[in-house]
Amino acid sequence: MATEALQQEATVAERLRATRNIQRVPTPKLELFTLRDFMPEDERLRLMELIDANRQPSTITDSNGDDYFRTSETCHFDETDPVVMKLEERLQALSGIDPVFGEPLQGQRYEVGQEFKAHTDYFEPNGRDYDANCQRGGNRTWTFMVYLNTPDAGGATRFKVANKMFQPEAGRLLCWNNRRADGSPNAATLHHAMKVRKGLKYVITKWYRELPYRQ
Ligand SMILES: O=C(O)CCC(=O)C(=O)O
Ligand SMILES: [Fe+2]
Repeated sequence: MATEALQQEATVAERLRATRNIQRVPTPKLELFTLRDFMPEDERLRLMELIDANRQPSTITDSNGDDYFRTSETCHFDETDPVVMKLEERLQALSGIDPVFGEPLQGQRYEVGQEFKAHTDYFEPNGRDYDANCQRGGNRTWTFMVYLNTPDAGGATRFKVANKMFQPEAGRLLCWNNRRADGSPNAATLHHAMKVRKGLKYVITKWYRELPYRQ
């Protein structure tokens, strides 16, 4: 495992711990942080417009045969859009992670009844697509996500192992380290984007890799 990547992670957690108003979820099982008011309303509204205009059914790696495992829609943002570039800058200022490690920013949209069942963001070492996925920059390291709106009901993000549930709240960021201190995948990052019950739910997701990401 790349030493570079482990250093990257140690620095990220240190930097997050030193961030004003950030909260770390008090569990020894994983590094999970939350920060309110990460993005202003005008930027969130613009991103939701972009998602509405350019979305397609979400996909999953290593399909388990359950066609209802992830029922949301995904938007692959245009990286040259000013609001997307602004968000990338905000994320870099927070995490300190060099953007070369980042996958392109995505938006996710959930209608009533849509969800992403319990999963981990890292690629399963025994998974069928593991080699192909890792060829693009190794496994995933950190996840950053932001709720762009507050759905009328439902849509919580539930970390079952850590026994922590987040109700979506416009502008709130969640971020976590997908790996343990030794660099191995941390199964305690298991999380479930629960069904929206009323209204719509919009989030952005940003994943980082061990090595520079190649499209
Ligand atoms: O929408 C959420 O609450 C979580 C999304 C998620 O876990 C993902 O896209 O990997
Ligand atoms: Fe996820």
